[in-house]
Amino acid sequence: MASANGLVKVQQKQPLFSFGVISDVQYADIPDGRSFLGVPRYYRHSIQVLQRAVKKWNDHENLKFAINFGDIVDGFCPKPESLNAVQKVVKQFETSYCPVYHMIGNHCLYNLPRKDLLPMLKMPTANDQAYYDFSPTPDYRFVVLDGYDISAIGWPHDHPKTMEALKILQEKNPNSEKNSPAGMVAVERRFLMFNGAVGKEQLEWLDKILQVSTKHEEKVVVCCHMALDPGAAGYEALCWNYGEVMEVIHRYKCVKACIAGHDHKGGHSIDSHGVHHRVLEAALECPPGSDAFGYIDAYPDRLSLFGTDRMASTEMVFDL
Ligand SMILES: Nc1ccn([C@@H]2O[C@H](COP(=O)(O)O)[C@@H](O)[C@H]2O)c(=O)n1
Ligand SMILES: O=P(O)(O)OC[C@H](O)CO
Repeated sequence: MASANGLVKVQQKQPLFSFGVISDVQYADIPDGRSFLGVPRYYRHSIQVLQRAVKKWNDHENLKFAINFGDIVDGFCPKPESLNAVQKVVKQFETSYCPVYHMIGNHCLYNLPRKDLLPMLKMPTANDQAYYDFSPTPDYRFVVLDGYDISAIGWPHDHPKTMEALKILQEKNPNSEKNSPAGMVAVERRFLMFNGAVGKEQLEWLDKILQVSTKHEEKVVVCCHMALDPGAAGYEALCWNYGEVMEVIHRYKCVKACIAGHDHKGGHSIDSHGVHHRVLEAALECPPGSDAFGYIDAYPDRLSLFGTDRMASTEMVFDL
């Protein structure tokens, strides 16, 4: 590649590290079905997609870790089978040679309460929290957000966070069925029961992480089950307080990409501050024999996603 001064700029060929990605496996031992909007869902096949993902990651031989973007078991899984189903999917993830980092999705919480789910997902958290960060190399940091911190699902019914979430839904969603966005306009359509928000404490924690990352000149990738930019996903798949989260992120220049799941068709946008938003295509919606997973090569100036089949490949180049 030629540069303005006539010198040839050699693009770094070897990534700093690589990591696997998959989202919305939503496994259940039930017949194929459809989403509320009629999109086919292959509940039994999705664990085969995961199986092939792990094989591909293992064959790669050089992945430092993998990230699962949430929703490992579908809400239609019969409740007496939830524990077994979650264990079965976790066990499949555990066939990966590299460590796998998980995050919470709404479907995970339809199946198991947080107190049962978190230990099974072995999140590297100090307490009951489901948000954490890790740094695979001195150049990069990953922040995993808990978008269901304030949520009407997953907490005990009388928990203050359940109350706070129900209050938000009551104020923002006029429908008696709180999963319905009927009559709601544009980004207001995100105020649905299957979404949630990042709480105040978590926002303060995020701010501190980004402060330190800036000081250490780390590039940060933010991971969340729900999308954080309306350009990358349907309005219904946005985190309730995506604006507050992005306000914190935009205070700093270290966040280069936000990666999410939840909106099964996938998407990509670059926001007004140059942050990439990549929503990953769902494993659940792969017709038998097809796949949706990938791996990302991380470079000093870009993230290159290599998707398989229904997961699109994306080059995410950023300013330093
Ligand atoms: N009562 C409802 C429930 C859902 N929707 C819309 O369907 C989509 C999500 O449903 P899934 O089957 O994919 O979980 C989403 O677009 C909702 O807004 C609805 O309109 N009414
Ligand atoms: O995976 P679900 O069933 O929570 O669906 C999420 C919606 O598609 C978001 O718009």
